[in-house]
This record gives sequence, structure tokens and C-alpha cells, in this order.
Amino acid sequence: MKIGLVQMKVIDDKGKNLIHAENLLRDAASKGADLIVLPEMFNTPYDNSYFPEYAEERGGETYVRLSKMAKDNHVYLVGGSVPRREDGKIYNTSYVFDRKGDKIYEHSKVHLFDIQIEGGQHFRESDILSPGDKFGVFPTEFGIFGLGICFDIRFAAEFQKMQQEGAVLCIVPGAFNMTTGPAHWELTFRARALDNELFMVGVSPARDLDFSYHAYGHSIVTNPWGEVVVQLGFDEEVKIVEIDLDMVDSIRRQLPILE
Ligand SMILES: NC(=O)CCC(=O)C(=O)O
Repeated sequence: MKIGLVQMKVIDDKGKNLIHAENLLRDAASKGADLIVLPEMFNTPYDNSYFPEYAEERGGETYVRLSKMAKDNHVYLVGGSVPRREDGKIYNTSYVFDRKGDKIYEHSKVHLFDIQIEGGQHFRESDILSPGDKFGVFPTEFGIFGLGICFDIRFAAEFQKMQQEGAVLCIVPGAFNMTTGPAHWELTFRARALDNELFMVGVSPARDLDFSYHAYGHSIVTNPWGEVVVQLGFDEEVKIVEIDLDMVDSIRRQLPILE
């Protein structure tokens, strides 16, 4: 199975972000990607002040364009995440589409990113966003996959539940920062992969010093042995990664900690 990691630069223009995502996605699909993953908040700068203006209801322009991208390119698409408006609240939501462009799953970030690191990153998503209330998994032609968004990855029990529901791979669109990124990004992806003996896929926006929040980048794939299969740098890049999902059964047989 080939995964396309789209570590894109996000700017303060939704229309241009959508066109840019379409172009990068077409590039990944032309290189054989079966599943393409966009970053957290790929259609808006990652900053509370932008979320209300950029938020759309489910079925809005971004949703329709994502569905079309999946269908036109005949790929599974995890559409990063976007600010989603419902009943006067805003959620950080990721939509998943199959090769026909049908939505097969969605996840709204459960654990909102509220941190205050002394001398480092401060952020309070909960000033603007409301939390989702559940985690789950979805079937694909390759097996069962799980989904979380960024800060969700720090909650190990949620990923254990997805593994117990059959996940062989979990996807996490994310935007760590320059304080916690170097310290914890790779570590959490390797840890969740090793704990649960599955593949983890993380896709970040590229770093852009013109905005208030400096994403760490470093989109990553880790395997059931806890190794890094691939990790990008700070800059915009589309990377195709081939993985062998049989490794999940093989590692679980050799190291039967889940039984
Ligand atoms: N967007 C996020 O949830 C950021 C999470 C993060 O940086 C972390 O350290 O966790």
C-alpha cells in the first residue's frame, strides 16, 4: 500500500489553500498513492483568530472539493482537518473519503490543544473550539484504520481502543510546534506504533514563519516495531511511502503482547 503525505504550506486564503491541496494531491496520486493525507487545519492558518471565519458546515465548499479530489484521483483521502460549524459551535474535524468520493468516516478532535509551556508554546483551542466526543475506526480495502487529530495522540488509551477495534494503521493529521515538536512528535508516533503494534501516519503543515504558530512539520510514518519509516523536514513536500501491512500480523505473532 502506498501512502501520500502532503506536507503543504497553508496561507491566509481558503480558496488558494484548496487549489494548492488539489494540485499536491494530484501529484501524489500520479505517483501511485492509494491513501493521501492532508495536514491538520489545511484550509486555514492554525490560529484561533481565523477559525470562525474559515469554519464551514459539513457539506460545505471544502467538503465538496475534498470529495471530488478523492473521486477524480481514485484515492482514499484523509482530508487533514478543517474548522467545522454546527449548532453555533466550531469543531476541529477530519473527513475521510473513499475512492468514489463517498465520505466513509469523520472524527472531531476530542482532546483540545490547551497548553502553557513555560518559556515556550502557549495555545488554548478551547477558547474557540468545542471537543468531539468519541474515537472510532473505519474499514478500507487494506484493513481497518483509526483516526485522531494532533493532541489526541498524547492519549494512549484512545489508540489502544482503536487497536482493540481492529486498527492496523492510525492516521493523525497534526500541527505540533517548535517547543513540543522536537521533544515529542517522533516519540509519540513511535510509542503509539510500538504500544499497539500497528502503523502510525502523521501529516503536518509545512513550517511558515510568517504566521503566529510555527508548525514543526516532520510528517512521519512509524511501523509496528516502533521504527521511523520516513520523516520529512520543515519544508513543503509531497512524499510517497510504501508500507507492507502484513508486518502488523508478523510483529503481533512474534511479540504477542496484545493477546
Ligand atoms: N495542534 C495540536 O493539537 C498541537 C499539539 C501539540 O503541539 C502537542 O504538543 O501535543
